[in-house]
Amino acid sequence: MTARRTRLIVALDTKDTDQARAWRAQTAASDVRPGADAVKLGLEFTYARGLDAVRDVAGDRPLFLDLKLHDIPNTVASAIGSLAAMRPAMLTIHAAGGHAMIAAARAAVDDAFPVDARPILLAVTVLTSMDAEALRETGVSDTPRGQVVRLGTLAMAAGADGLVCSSHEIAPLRDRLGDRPVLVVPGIRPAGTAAGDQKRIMTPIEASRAGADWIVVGRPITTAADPAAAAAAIAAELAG
Ligand SMILES: O=c1ccn([C@@H]2O[C@H](COP(=O)(O)O)[C@@H](O)[C@H]2O)c(=O)[nH]1
Repeated sequence: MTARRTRLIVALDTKDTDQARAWRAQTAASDVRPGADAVKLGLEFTYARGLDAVRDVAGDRPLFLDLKLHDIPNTVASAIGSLAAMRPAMLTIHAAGGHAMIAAARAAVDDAFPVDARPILLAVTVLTSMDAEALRETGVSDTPRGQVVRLGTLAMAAGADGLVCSSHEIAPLRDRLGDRPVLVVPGIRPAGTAAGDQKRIMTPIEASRAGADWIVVGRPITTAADPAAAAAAIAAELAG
């Protein structure tokens, strides 16, 4: 496997702008300690505070805009056009939207963003909160791993730049698709932290060793007694 540096995205999951700003500042790298490489803002903050606040909170940090678009191709393409002013570094759609939706998203990214400011278009495969039983409830009898590889292959063929998956699917995705997909991996739990609603989890170092390009960490940092120290510990672990 190609050696890669795994980078840290901190998920600023809150409705409160001041709280999001505080976490952003606390988790940034400084002269004295390492920190997060990017910030995630998603559905919770965006619905509560709007896109202007997202842009404001992200500031000069690379923005993982995790809105998980999933609609008919025309609507997804138009929505992506509306996001151009956000200057995201990464943007998410759901792979389950199918080939036509993903291809429309690809075309919209290429149309709406200048070449040197195009976000990485990521397709969410199977949410890390789902296990085999949850997948069965949706009518999918395959394992999460089988379904992730199926949707990941579809998404990359339709024009996605990368995939959101759990650490457990990194190896089979690399076997099938090689180094090309950017793999962004939530469901990260440092030893001793609560899984909560996440089902397919690994520690930061395990995810890094498995080949994640980025890991996404929310509550293990934001609910820690000292979020700055929690982010720094993960970043230091990733740096080896
Ligand atoms: O499959 C997915 C896709 C996205 N997420 C997002 O990642 C973070 C994880 O937060 P934790 O608090 O560390 O569980 C969160 O913002 C999710 O929306 C995901 O968990 N799984």
